[in-house]
Amino acid sequence: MSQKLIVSCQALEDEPLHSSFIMSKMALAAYQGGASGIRANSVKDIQAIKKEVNLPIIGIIKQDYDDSEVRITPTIKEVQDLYEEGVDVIAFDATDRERPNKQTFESFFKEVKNRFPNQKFMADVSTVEEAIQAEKSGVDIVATTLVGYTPYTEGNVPLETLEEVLQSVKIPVIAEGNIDTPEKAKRALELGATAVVVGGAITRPQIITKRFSMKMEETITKGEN
Ligand SMILES: CC(=O)N[C@H](C=O)[C@@H](O)[C@H](O)[C@H](O)COP(=O)(O)O
Repeated sequence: MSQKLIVSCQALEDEPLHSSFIMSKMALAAYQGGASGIRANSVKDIQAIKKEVNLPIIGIIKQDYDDSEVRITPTIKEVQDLYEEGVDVIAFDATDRERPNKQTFESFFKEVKNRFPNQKFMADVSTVEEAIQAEKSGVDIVATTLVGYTPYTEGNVPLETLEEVLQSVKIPVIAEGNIDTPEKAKRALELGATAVVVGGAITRPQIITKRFSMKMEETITKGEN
């Protein structure tokens, strides 16, 4: 079993596997394959997963607000819901973007830390600067989850940002986001990541299927079939 592999079991409403039951079975499959932690979205999914496996959980709540692009645990309300459910780590977007109600990350996290002083928190960032800011604010873990997902990091390579983050902060760093092969996961550990979160490459069959079909399409269009 890998002490360092965390599997993200998530399927949003518009995805074929959207179901807390299916996510709980994904978590069981991840456990059987050697995962040592689960990342999950929503209280319902977390409750179902807890019934199926006894692994540490990183919890998030994805919630859309009209006035912000931030959607991973954007406000204190989602933090409160996760806290009441009980998870080992609560993760949230810690990018430099404005949160709902025009809140900055700094003021959000100050409020969160005051309200839940004993909870562990993980900051999902997209740049080195955001990682440094998150560490200064007092988060416990930083993760490269949002590299490439903010307008100012489009096209950036997650493992490159990971390397820079590792050189810039002292708190544990988790590699997350587009780690889609075992080789990349291994590389992240070699660079010094504390753990690796893998999502789509394990738990989103529509993405796995697409990778096969696109690769095969290359041959077909070249007329090599
Ligand atoms: C950007 C965003 O919303 N990321 C989400 C964060 O929880 C999930 O949809 C990802 O699946 C997760 O981060 C793991 O990444 P990947 O699926 O690439 O291995």
